[in-house]
Amino acid sequence: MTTSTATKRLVVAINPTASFGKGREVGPAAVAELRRLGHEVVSLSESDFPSLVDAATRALADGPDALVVVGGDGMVNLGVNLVAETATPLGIIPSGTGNDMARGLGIPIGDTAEAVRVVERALTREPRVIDAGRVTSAAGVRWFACVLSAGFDSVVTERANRMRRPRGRARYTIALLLELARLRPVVYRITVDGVEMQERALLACVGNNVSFGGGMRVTPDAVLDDGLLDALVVRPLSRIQFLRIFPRVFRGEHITDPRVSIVRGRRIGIEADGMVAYGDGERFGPLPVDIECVPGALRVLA
Ligand SMILES: Nc1ncnc2c1ncn2[C@@H]1O[C@H](COP(=O)(O)OP(=O)(O)OP(=O)(O)O)[C@@H](O)[C@H]1O
Repeated sequence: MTTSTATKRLVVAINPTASFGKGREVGPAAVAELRRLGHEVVSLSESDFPSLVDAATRALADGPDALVVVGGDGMVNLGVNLVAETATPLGIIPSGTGNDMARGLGIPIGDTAEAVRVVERALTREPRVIDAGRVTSAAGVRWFACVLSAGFDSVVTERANRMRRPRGRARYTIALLLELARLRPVVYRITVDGVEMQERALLACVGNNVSFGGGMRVTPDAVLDDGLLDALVVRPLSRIQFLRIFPRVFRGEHITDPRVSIVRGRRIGIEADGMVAYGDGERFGPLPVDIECVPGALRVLA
């Protein structure tokens, strides 16, 4: 079959469970719209994440023009790990709870047709090139594009993932309150471009993107294509102080607090006993981690 130059071969990987199943119709709608626009679409949806990774890996072996993920930042992470340092661009149709990578790239959230139009327009020109973080740990090598976190928020996520109820975002709120009762700093050893610091802290995050967790602007000055990552450290706070500073994170105003610091660098190591790292909301495994900013590792349709 001959195809016009405007026709692209696309692999669309869908998470049907994103946003607790609320975004179930987004994947099929995006695929229908991309086909209506004349593209050849291989649509992938599986019963679990590892099966989807396998299916997408096989589909990418055929050399499509782009990989498009439908879901939240966890799906972006799946895509990033498949296409980092390759010529294949990544498109994002947001349907998750956080959608922070879409937010950072200016992709519309909650409007599938508009998000498809962004992909469609981007397919007609050179993709945007951004950095990605390459993380090396005992678990192997894994990439992130948004934020890697290893602190109180990871502890909350670990707790929420162990809980069966309630469903939906309330689970995170309950996990947060339960863990807040046990809030306690740990000793971090953080090395930024060879300079080591050791301090007691509640939180350590490394941002390529501005926000994570649904608009929490943890590293508000992070730039996606500056070749650098922003490392945020939150030193000990009381529970009350923590609850006061928390809402300010949504506006990125926490960084004026003297207990909060951000250091920018190309290579960042984080060590702390008993802490687990999450990248783009996905469990990467226990610290230590060695993170390298790889400039221009990703081509994005945005
Ligand atoms: N059938 C499935 N296909 C893909 N991912 C799945 C599936 N079932 C469960 N998941 C899980 O969904 C997570 C990714 O979710 P995603 O980020 O796309 O949406 P989300 O609603 O924003 O999720 P979360 O807020 O929990 O990160 C992965 O951790 C993955 O293990």
